[in-house]
Amino acid sequence: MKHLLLLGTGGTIACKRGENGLTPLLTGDELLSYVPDAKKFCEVETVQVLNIDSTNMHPKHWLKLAQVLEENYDDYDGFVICHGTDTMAYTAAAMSYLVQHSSKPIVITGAQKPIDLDVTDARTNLLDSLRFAASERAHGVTIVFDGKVIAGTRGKKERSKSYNAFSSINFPYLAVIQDEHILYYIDDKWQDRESVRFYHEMDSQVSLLKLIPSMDSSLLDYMAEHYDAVVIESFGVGGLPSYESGDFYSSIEKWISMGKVVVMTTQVTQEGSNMSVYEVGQKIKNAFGLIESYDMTLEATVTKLMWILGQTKDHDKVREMFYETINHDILWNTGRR
Ligand SMILES: NC(=O)C[C@H](N)C(=O)O
Repeated sequence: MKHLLLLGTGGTIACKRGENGLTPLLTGDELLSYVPDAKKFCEVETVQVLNIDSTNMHPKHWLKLAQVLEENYDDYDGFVICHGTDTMAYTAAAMSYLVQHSSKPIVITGAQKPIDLDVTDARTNLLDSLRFAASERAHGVTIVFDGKVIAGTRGKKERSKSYNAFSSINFPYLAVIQDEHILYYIDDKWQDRESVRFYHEMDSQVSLLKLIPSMDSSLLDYMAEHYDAVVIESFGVGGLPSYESGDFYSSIEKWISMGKVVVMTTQVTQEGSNMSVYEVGQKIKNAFGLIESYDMTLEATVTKLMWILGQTKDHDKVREMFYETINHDILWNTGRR
């Protein structure tokens, strides 16, 4: 029988209703008591790493989770992290970078409703996650939610209330779970022959600027004083305004001359960016050799930068690491550096 470790971090799945709304209070052991059927296929031990609403999730918590995984890695066959849904996609991406080449499954799950309600998605999600973590063909970091298995770098919370809250962006689901059956769409466990590797550094000085029409670049100048990297969420396939009041050209020049990192992405969720299409994108990208996210999610882009900048600040190395595919995070990178 598979031996699993459940890591409790809080989130709605572990919430109880109090005077000020839902608060995470249940422990991992209490969560397990709601899924007695799990005993049929796995033995589970628990560790309470945190008990927070995932709104409060921070890179220091990701490092802590990676540390707990590293300390326990040899003693278990798989891991299930119970987590709030709000920042789950960030945590799943962060864990994809902090724990690479894991032949053991590291499954992240949660729920839209607390596990102690009569009507809830929590019990199904937890049971599915344990089932997936106990399966022979599962590996690496994934999200299991509403019967879908999503690569850790491809998840996004697209619905704030419904049970089908998570989508896999620009990438197929890895598998679906229907009752006790797991149907694998991507079955690639045996392709990764490298040994598991844990990382211990992240740079949280990564910022995000979302463009709206009329915006000028003064915010970007301010951010340059305070951050090591900025992700700019532009429009469509990507570009930067060239109207007179918005001098993005000299703001980007400032970032680059300070040796800091600018990554271009798009605020359109599906299909990603391609800055070479329009003059508003191509000119500025070529002038400064800007890095571009292409088909990556914002969650993966942000956490990948935090992970890379924790290892190096060298611009060429940052670019090289950014375009390297990790846990299916980018497909558009070949020959486009
Ligand atoms: N459904 C949830 O888990 C939402 C909650 N606010 C959290 O992210 O912790």
